[in-house]
Amino acid sequence: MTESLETDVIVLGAGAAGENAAGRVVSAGLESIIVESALVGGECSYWACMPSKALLRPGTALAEASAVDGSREAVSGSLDVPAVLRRRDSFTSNWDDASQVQWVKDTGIGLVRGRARLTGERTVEVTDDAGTRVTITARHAVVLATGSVPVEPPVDGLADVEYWGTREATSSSEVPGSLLVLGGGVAGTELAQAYARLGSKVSLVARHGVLDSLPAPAAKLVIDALEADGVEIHGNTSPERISRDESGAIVMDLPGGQRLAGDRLLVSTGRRPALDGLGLEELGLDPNSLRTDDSGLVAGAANWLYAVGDAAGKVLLTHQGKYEARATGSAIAARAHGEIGFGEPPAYSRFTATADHTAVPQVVFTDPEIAMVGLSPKDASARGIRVSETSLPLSVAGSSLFADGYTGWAQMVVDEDRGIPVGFTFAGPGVAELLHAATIAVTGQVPLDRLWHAVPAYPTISEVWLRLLEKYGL
Ligand SMILES: Cc1cc2nc3c(=O)[nH]c(=O)nc-3n(C[C@H](O)[C@H](O)[C@H](O)COP(=O)(O)OP(=O)(O)OC[C@H]3O[C@@H](n4cnc5c(N)ncnc54)[C@H](O)[C@@H]3O)c2cc1C
Ligand SMILES: NC(=O)c1ccc[n+]([C@@H]2O[C@H](COP(=O)([O-])OP(=O)(O)OC[C@H]3O[C@@H](n4cnc5c(N)ncnc54)[C@H](O)[C@@H]3O)[C@@H](O)[C@H]2O)c1
Repeated sequence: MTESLETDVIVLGAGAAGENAAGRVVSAGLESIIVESALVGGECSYWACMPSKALLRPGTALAEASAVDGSREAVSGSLDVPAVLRRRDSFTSNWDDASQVQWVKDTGIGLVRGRARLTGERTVEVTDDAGTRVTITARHAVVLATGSVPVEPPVDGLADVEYWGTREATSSSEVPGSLLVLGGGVAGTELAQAYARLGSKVSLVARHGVLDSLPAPAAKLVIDALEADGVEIHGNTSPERISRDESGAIVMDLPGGQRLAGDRLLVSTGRRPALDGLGLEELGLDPNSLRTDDSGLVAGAANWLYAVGDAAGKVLLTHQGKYEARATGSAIAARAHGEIGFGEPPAYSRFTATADHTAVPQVVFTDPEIAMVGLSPKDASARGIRVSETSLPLSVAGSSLFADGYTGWAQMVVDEDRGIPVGFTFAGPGVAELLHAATIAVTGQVPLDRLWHAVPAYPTISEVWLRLLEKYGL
C-alpha cells in the first residue's frame, strides 16, 4: 500500500544543508517534509567534521601544552587512546540521531525515513527498508540536499581489497598498527595526523603534493608537522596496484618498484555530488552537470527544483552548505508568498549565496592549522583582478606567548584597483579563530585605509594583521 502526503516543500536529505533549508521554510510559515535514508544530521555530524575534529583535538591540546615551558614539565604521558575514542563517540552521540530527530520535530518539520526518488514534477516516492512506499507531493518546491559520495580512484586492484573510506576512518573503534592513506587533500591530511598521533605508523601517498592546492608555505608547515609526527610522505606519485599479501597486509605498489604495506588503507581522494538514482535523467536533467543559480534553483526544471550543500557541488563544506540552504529556504518562501520572482535575486540579498564566489572560509584542522578565506593570487588573476600579495612569517608577541618557538605564516591578497583585501591565509597553531575577522574584511570589502584603524589587541596573534598592513606599506 502506498501512503500519500502533501506539503509545501520537500527536502531530500537531512544533513546540515537539508536541515537548514527545511528549518528556513518552516520559520517563514510554510510546511516542509524532510526525507532521510540514514541518520538525521548527515555526514558532518556522524562521519566527517565532528568525529574527525574530535580525533584531532586531543593531540593538538597535548602538543599545545607541551609547547610551553612550565606546562611542558607537567605533560608526563601520551594520549589515552580509549578516552579519545570515547570522547569522539560522545560527539557522534554513538551514531544515534534521536536528538536531531527531536530538533526536526520541535521545529515543526515532518520526517519520512527511506530512500527518495523523484517520480515527476514536485513529486517524490520514498521507499524504506521494509519496502513501504510513501508518495509526497510538494505545492512549491523540492530541494536536493543529498550530500556527496566518495570518488574511488581507478587504481588496479583497489576494488578487490577491503579499505576504509572517511566514514570508516572517522568511526573506527580500533587504531591500526599501520595505516596507508591515499589522497593528500584535507581529509587525508587531517586523518593522517589524527592516526599518527593516536599511534599508527602512517604512510601518506599524494598524487601531487600534500595540500597542494593551498599556498606552499602554509602547506609546508603542515608537511613538516606530519613528518615530525612520524608520517612518511610519498608525494607526486600514485599507486600502480593495490593488493593484499599472504600475511593479510594491504600492499601498495608505487612506480619505480617501491612497495608500501599497512594493516589498513584509507582512500580519501575526493567526493562528488550524490545525485545518482534520484530520477533526474527521467526529468531531462543530467546528474553529472546539474547547474544551479545563486538561489539554488536548478536550471531546466521549470522553477520547482533546488539543490544545496554538497549535492549542488559548488563548495563541499558544511558552513557553506548551510549558508546556501538559508538562501534557498528564504528564496522558496519569498517566491511562495509572491514577494520575489524566479529570476536570479540580486547579489548579497538574503536569497543568494553570493559569498560562494568570493569569500569561502575553510580551516584545515591539523596542528598547525591553516585558515583561509577568499581568493588566492592565482584565483584572482584568473578572474582578471589585478592583485598584490603580502606575506610574512607569523611572529608577534601573541604568537610567542602562545607557544615557545611558534612557527607560522600569513598572507594577504589585495585588489589593487579597489584597495580592498580579497583573500587571507593564516598558518600556525591556533589560527582558526583569526579567520572570521578575515571573512568579515573580505565580505565587507573593507578598504585597507579603514582596516588600518581596526587595531588588534595586544598581545594577541591577531597582531599579524598589523604586520601585514605595515609590510603592505601603510
Ligand atoms: C572526513 C571529512 C571531514 C570533513 N570535515 C569538515 C569540516 O571540518 N568542516 C566543514 O565545513 N566541512 C567538512 N567536511 C565536509 C562536510 O562533511 C560536508 O560538506 C557536509 O557534510 C555536507 O552536508 P550536506 O547536508 O550537503 O550533505 P550530507 O551531510 O552528506 O547529508 C546528505 C544526507 O542525504 C541523505 N540522502 C542521500 N540520498 C538520499 C536519498 N535518495 N533519499 C533520502 N536521503 C538521502 C544522506 O543519507 C545524508 O544524510 C568534511 C568531509 C569529510 C569527508
Ligand atoms: N577541514 C575541512 O574543512 C575538511 C576536512 C575534510 C574534508 N573536507 C571536504 O571534504 C571534501 C573531500 O575531501 P578530500 O580530501 O577527500 O578531497 P580533496 O578533493 O580535497 O582531495 C583529494 C586528494 O586526493 C588526491 N588524489 C585523487 N586521486 C588520487 C590518486 N589516484 N592517487 C593519489 N592521490 C589522488 C587529489 O590529488 C587530492 O589531493 C573536500 O571538498 C574537502 O573540502 C573538508
